[in-house]
Amino acid sequence: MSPGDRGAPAPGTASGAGSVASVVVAGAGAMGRLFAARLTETGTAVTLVDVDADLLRALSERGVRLEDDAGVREVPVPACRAEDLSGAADLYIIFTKGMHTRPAVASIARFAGTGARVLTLQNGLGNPETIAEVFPADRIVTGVAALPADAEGLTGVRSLGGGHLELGAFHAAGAAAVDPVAAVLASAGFDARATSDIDAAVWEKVAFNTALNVLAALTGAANAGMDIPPGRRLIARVVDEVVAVAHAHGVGVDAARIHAATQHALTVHGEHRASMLQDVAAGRAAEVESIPGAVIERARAAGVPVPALEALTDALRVVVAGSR
Ligand SMILES: NC(=O)C1=CN([C@@H]2O[C@H](COP(=O)(O)OP(=O)(O)OC[C@H]3O[C@@H](n4cnc5c(N)ncnc54)[C@H](OP(=O)(O)O)[C@@H]3O)[C@@H](O)[C@H]2O)C=CC1
Ligand SMILES: CC(C)(CO)C(=O)C(=O)O
Repeated sequence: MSPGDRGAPAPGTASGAGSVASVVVAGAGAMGRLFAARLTETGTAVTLVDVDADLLRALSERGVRLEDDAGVREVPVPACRAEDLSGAADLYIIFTKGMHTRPAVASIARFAGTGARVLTLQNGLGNPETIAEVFPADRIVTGVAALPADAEGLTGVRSLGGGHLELGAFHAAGAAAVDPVAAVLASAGFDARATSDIDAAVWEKVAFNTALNVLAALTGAANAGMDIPPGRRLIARVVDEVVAVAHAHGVGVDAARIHAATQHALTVHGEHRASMLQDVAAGRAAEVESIPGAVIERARAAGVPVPALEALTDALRVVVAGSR
């Protein structure tokens, strides 16, 4: 599907341009806390939304405890349930896990007609399509976050080692929505870049996550623990399989760049535990079907064999079924 063919743009409303002064972040986990705290620190009006009453109470009392390369601080951020939001924001950022995208978007559906933009930097495939079931396609900005965030206790997040964000329009008519979103993220200290080939960026990240997160979740290893010959062999094999699937779907991913990114994560983000590992270890639902499962589905549709990925994903499904 080409970007010109993705759902309906908003009929006769403004272009989506215009600066971003207010943000709602849906999903107050590791990434939601990081983005909400950084945006708040630099003067954007942010509200965190979640479904967990204890978490919302703790965030309202203590704010977010942010640890990044600049140090540790407490950042006060208003937090509430979606039904208690009053007034529309300029931007909604969806930072739930992929299996919670649909209910999270449904909970803010009453803002779909306000001209607000929606950003997803979630891992996996299918999140912008789910958002487009509710919000106009030309208001959706999609992309990837190549940086680590680990939840610490109830209100904390640790993100060390930096990284970058790549953003692009989900719909060809939505290009004007991208720059204001990139600008507000850049003002909060994120290395946010707009890219013209967002499909390649998303698939490169999916290849990266499929290879790293599945092995991490299966083995319990932090990134550095996988940096041994059998770990590197399995990761490289899965990356090559996902690259073949992307190419079969006409997406021009760069295999060498993905191999370099996985090796960079194993070394520079060595102490990070992939988000899928954090979920499986805590007995929470993991993004099995929206990351490796989604790639397998597209591999089958294109007739591309992905034997290593299928075997690892089935092993992971067994682990997940046993841990819940
Ligand atoms: N952590 C990382 O390093 C990175 C993560 N990502 C991606 O970013 C996304 C978010 O990841 P992460 O922050 O780690 O996830 P977390 O699980 O830490 O946070 C997600 C939060 O969303 C909450 N939630 C669930 N359903 C809803 C809902 N309907 N409305 C509002 N909130 C809801 C969850 O509550 P509950 O726990 O009760 O379900 C949880 O508090 C994922 O797609 C992930 O793959 C991308 C790059 C790096
Ligand atoms: C942090 C990163 C980039 C993997 O190292 C990630 O995407 C994840 O943990 O899900």
